[in-house]
Formats: sequence, structure tokens, C-alpha cells
Amino acid sequence: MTTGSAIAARGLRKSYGDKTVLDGIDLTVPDGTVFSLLGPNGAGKTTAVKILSTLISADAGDLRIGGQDPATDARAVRAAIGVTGQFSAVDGLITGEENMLLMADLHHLSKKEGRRVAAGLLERFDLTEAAKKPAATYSGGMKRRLDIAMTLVGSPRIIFLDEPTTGLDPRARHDMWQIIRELVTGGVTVFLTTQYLEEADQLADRIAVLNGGKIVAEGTAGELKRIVPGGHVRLRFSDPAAYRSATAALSDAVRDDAALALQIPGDGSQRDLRVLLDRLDAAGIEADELTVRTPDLDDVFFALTGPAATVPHQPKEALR
Ligand SMILES: Nc1ncnc2c1ncn2[C@@H]1O[C@H](COP(=O)(O)OP(=O)(O)OP(=O)(O)O)[C@@H](O)[C@H]1O
Repeated sequence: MTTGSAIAARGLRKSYGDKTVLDGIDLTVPDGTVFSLLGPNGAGKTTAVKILSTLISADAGDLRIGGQDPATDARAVRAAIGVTGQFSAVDGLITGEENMLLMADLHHLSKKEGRRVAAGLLERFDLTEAAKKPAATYSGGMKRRLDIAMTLVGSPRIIFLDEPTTGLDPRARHDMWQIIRELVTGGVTVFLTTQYLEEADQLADRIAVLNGGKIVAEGTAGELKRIVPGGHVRLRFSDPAAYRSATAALSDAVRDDAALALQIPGDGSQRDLRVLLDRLDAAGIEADELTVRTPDLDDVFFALTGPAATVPHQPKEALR
């Protein structure tokens, strides 16, 4: 097992009846980083979170959370972690403040300390004004913020966020991303599941894609994007003569004569671009427009999961 890892799992297996949900997965999450587990509906993400957060046990595998083994010391693991998301702890019938104080009681804080911690967290998550209202009256974003605030009462070092922004509007989602970034800046390790690939792209240091019970790819967002084909640079010209000399110089380019455009395959990396720009300079070619198309995480997701496993859809375009 790796030391310095907030989460380390080897050969994790879980079946329900004859359905294998996790078929021997390995995960390593370094301290103070954001790790995102991606996968289609039913891939087993929530099952993985439940095992890692001691809510259910694995059928097999070796697991350390915060250096502790949940099989032998679940209490120590629970003391180190916080879980929010699909199984939210927020009670809608009581106020936000009462939810916080209940949490403080659960963590055996004194009344005075509980009130201090609750007030501080309500303030931090912009809930002071709503603190005396029943949580059921809160917006989706406010409920998620309260949920995270409640989790932080126990000062966890590792937080599991199971689809923390599902159903939130774009502003509330960006607020949540900011909260997650601040948690990590404060040294917390975040294990995030999400259906939003952009979310993983924005937040995660490393991403694992779960499909068919196995981790089918793992890496940084950039590494994952480079494993799917489809990246290229597109050069567009307004002068037909410049286009013709470019076509002659770049024999590997795909021509679009009608648009006076050339497409040169590449992975979109800095090195790849430099090589191309050097070739253009050497041939004295100046394009009017240069566009880099790199595969995005959607392409990775489509390429690695589901029935169309080898047909990435059209990459999004980034104008440079
Ligand atoms: N308690 C259970 N008993 C039987 N089957 C279960 C149980 N919990 C989960 N499953 C099955 O295990 C599979 C994985 O479920 P899980 O909720 O972990 O997936 P998920 O990746 O989180 O999906 P989603 O994105 O839809 O939340 C599903 O086929 C689900 O039906």
C-alpha cells in the first residue's frame, strides 16, 4: 500500500447476487488532491463511494482510508472522513442551524463550541441569513452547501462527494466548484463522483473511468484526452495562392478546398503545435486562422464506455 495516500484500494470487488458491480478495482488518491470517478449510470460509482466510506463492505480487496483499514477499524476511518451527496444528511424539517447543531452534538462538541463552529460554517457557506428557516425551504444549492457545512463540523481530512452538483443551476454549480477548490486549498482530499465531465475536467487532479466493473482508464484530464483520436489543427486561408503553397508544403494535411482550409492530425500538445509552427515558418506559410481541436472528456467518455466504445463524437473546437 502506498503511504501518503488518503485512499488506497487494491482488488476491490463487490457483487449483488450474480451481478458483479466492482470487478477488482485499484485506486490511489494522494493526500490533498481531488480524484474523480466517472462512469455511466449504474457503473458502480456510488457502490465504490459506499465501500470507501464504510457504509457497506467489499466482498474482497485491500483498502486503506487515511492509513486505516475499514475492515478492522471502521471507527477510525469514519473519524477521518465526511460524506455528502446522494445520501444527504440534511433534515428538511428543522432549520439549517439546528441541522448544524445536531451534527456538532454527534461529534461531541460542547454546546458553546458547537454554536461557535456552526455559526462559523453557516457564515462561510453564506447561510447565516437562512439559518433560522427550515432546510426544506432552501434551494438545491443552499441544501448542498448546508450538507457540506454539516460534513465539515467533524473536520474531516477526506471528503466523499457523490454527484455534488447534480440538479444545480450553472451558478450554484460554479459556487460548489469554488467551495471544493477551497476545501482542497485547506488540505482536504476530495473523492468526487460526477456525471458532468466538465466538472471532473475543472476540479480533478486525476480521473478514473469506471465501466463494466473495471477502471478502464486513469490519468489527468489531459492524459485521458490524448488517448482518444480526433485531435487536429485546422489552418484557414483567405488567399487561394497561400492555400495552394500550404497544401504543397504540408503533404500530410487533409484538404478542404472549398473552405481553403487544411487539417493536420495531432494530439494538440504544446510539442505537437511547436513542430507544426516550425514547419509553417520554414515553408513561409502564414494562415489567417489557426484552430486547435482537442478531444474533450466527453470524447473520452464515449470512447471508453457504452456500446459505441470506439466511436468518439466530434471534438469541441477551441479557437486560438
Ligand atoms: N443494494 C443493492 N442491491 C442490488 N443491486 C444493487 C444495490 N446497490 C446497487 N446495485 C446495483 O449495482 C449497480 C451499480 O449501482 P451504483 O448505484 O453503484 O451505480 P452508479 O455508478 O452510482 O450509478 P448512478 O450514476 O446511476 O448513480 C447497479 O446496477 C445497481 O442496480
